[in-house]
Amino acid sequence: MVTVEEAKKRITANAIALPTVLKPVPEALGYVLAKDVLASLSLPSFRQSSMDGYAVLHTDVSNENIILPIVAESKAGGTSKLSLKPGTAIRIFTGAPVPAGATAVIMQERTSVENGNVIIKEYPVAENLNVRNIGQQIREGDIALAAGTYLSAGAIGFLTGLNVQEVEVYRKPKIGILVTGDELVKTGDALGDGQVYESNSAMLVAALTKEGIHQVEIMYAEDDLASTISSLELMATRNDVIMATGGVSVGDYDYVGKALEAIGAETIFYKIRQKPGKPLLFAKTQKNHFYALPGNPASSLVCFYEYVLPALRLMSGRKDHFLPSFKLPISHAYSFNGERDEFLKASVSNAQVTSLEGQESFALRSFAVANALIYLPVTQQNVYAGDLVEVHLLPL
Ligand SMILES: Nc1nc2c(c(=O)[nH]1)N[C@H]1C(S)=C(S)[C@@H](COP(=O)(O)OP(=O)(O)OC[C@H]3O[C@@H](n4cnc5c(N)ncnc54)[C@H](O)[C@@H]3O)O[C@H]1N2
Ligand code: MOO
Repeated sequence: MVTVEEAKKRITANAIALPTVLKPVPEALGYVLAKDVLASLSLPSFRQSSMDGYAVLHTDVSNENIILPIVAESKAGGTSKLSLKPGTAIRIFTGAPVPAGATAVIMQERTSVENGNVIIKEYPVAENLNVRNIGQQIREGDIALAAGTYLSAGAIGFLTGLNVQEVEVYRKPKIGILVTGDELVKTGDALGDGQVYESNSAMLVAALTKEGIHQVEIMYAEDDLASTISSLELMATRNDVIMATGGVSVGDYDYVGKALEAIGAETIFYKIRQKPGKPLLFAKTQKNHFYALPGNPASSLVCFYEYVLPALRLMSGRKDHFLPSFKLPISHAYSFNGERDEFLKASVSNAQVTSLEGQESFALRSFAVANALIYLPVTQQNVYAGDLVEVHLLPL
């Protein structure tokens, strides 16, 4: 049995980034850059107006209510060849090229127009007012995004604006899910005596989908050693990571640990001093990582979020691999006994956190509406309303 801290250390030490692949930028959301991307152009690439208004020479506005004749127009997509003569104004729109010779744009609301002249109500006018300069955002040749950057929607937009069409990113892991448990029935089938609907695979696939991991294979093993071994072996040939659910405890029909031993996997840890999710087993061979998740659905999902997801993120090149964590005041008193740290399904709102009804490891009802986990180490077994507790935000 290891501590939560030790288990996390061993996860971090063992998960390394997978090889890289090339991805078209529109498909690269959620991937991590494996190489710096350099800007092949400056942004903006020409001087742009940031307002609808009038381009002027700022020194022409030497007083309140200066009047200038409007001599031309510059619109977005129009030519950048216009030039402004001192003592005149050019009508201009947001995103349009600022004519050569113009040093400021006066926003329309600070002007009025009479007989083809603009009356400027802004004074004084600073040089470059409402002008976006060439390279103000990024200059040609600079690093646009550094290796290690997680590609968010903002990053996809930024790269596309720089005409980057393909990026080198870390590949995401291929996952096999091995479902064990002879009591399990597929949804839609009738429930027999002592049977339950199999829900862990759907839950784990959903959590993987949320992470942008789509190469997932599901297999079902009977509760016997031979079937568990052959399923694990087969899945290991086609996947990077195998998650088993169920059969990891000490019961007579719990074969996952024995099967992993039989295929020669090295155990990195078995059992964590925590509730729920104590019997998590992490093992590896040269090619594969194996996570034997406890069958209890809430235990399985806590282990996924706290240990497996961070490992998958590290394999995908992410550095911010653990769930975002911060301290918040708890809205109520809570206490527990025993020697295991606790993870509580919880709800964060209005800058405080509340643990939800139904914390048992078989119960997903609380998880279904949780947006966070509270982590209470055994050193914090009695908390009172207002005490700060560690909160891990779930990816929703
Ligand atoms: N003598 C002991 N018994 C148990 C211990 C222990 O230390 N000593 N640990 C308990 C803890 S803690 C947990 S957690 C569970 C883990 O058990 P297993 O991983 O072997 O899981 P199963 O026994 O196969 O199943 C547990 C429970 O979850 C249901 N289940 C399993 N798979 C699914 C699925 N895919 N979809 C929905 N529900 C599933 C299963 O029917 C059981 O009710 O062991 C304790 N026992
Ligand atoms: O770890 Mo078990 O999940 O405590 O029920």
